[in-house]
Amino acid sequence: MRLIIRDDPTAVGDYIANYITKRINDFKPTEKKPFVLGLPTGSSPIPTYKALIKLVKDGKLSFKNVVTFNMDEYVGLPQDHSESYHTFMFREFFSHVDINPDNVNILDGNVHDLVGECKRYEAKIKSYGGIELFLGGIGEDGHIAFNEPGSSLASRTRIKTLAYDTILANARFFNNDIDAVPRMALTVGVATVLEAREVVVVVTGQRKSLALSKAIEEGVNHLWTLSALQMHPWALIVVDEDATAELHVKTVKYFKSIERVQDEVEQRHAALRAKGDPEGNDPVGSME
Ligand SMILES: N[C@@H]1[C@@H](O)[C@H](O)[C@@H](COP(=O)(O)O)O[C@@H]1O
Repeated sequence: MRLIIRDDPTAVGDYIANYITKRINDFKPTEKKPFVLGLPTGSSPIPTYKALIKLVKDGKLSFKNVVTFNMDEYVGLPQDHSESYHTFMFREFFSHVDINPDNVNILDGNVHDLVGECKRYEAKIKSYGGIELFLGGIGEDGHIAFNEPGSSLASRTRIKTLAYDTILANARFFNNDIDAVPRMALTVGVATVLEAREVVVVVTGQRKSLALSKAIEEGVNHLWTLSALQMHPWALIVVDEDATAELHVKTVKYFKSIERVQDEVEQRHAALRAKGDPEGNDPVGSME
């Protein structure tokens, strides 16, 4: 696992947007072989979405051959409700980039057969050969997607009852009216996230710092579902300084030193590539 620390949420968003851009461009997606990207909602990924939109407007990135799968959606909230994740994704991101709306996949929390909807979603992810890169965010209780504390680490896409902490945290989007926050959601499972070939998680703000320390400094634990990332061979967490408040100084120093070495490895591979040496084609391969 790698942990990248940047000064503030804007710098975190820029880092992740550039990272995703490089991944998509290196992949050279086509209509037949699209890049499959998992996406989150929440306030934390907004700076990333803003930076990605700018990269598209500047002609450095295209979503033409990108297929997306969102992490989660509320159950029973009309799709056109201002706080549905459908509305959020089109308002904050999809409407501003060149993605084909047919390539956007978001769970439908308003169908009669919710279990069938979850199965259909998993099958559709598989039909594309799985997710290449899953971008995620976390809740204050360490949940990834809506995998609340106690979720099975082997869970797949399913219906989930929201924890009271999450309902309280999300009430800010519903005029602070706790009763207006949906009680249930559809969410990809922990195992669905872990199956992606690469996972990138954004964690910003002091209120996430306890969850971050539980997830990376303690063992794999279903009470802090982000900790399952420790089992993933290709995971990256990008955080701001505020989110490191609960980490040991030793942890922060360790990950900062890893980042420096990472830069050196990438430079060495770039030099090899410039010389036409095929060894240079896997710039981050030796870091996990
Ligand atoms: N289901 C979503 C999560 O996927 C998201 O990571 C979390 C964090 O939101 P924020 O970034 O606004 O703190 O909110 C919700 O609970």
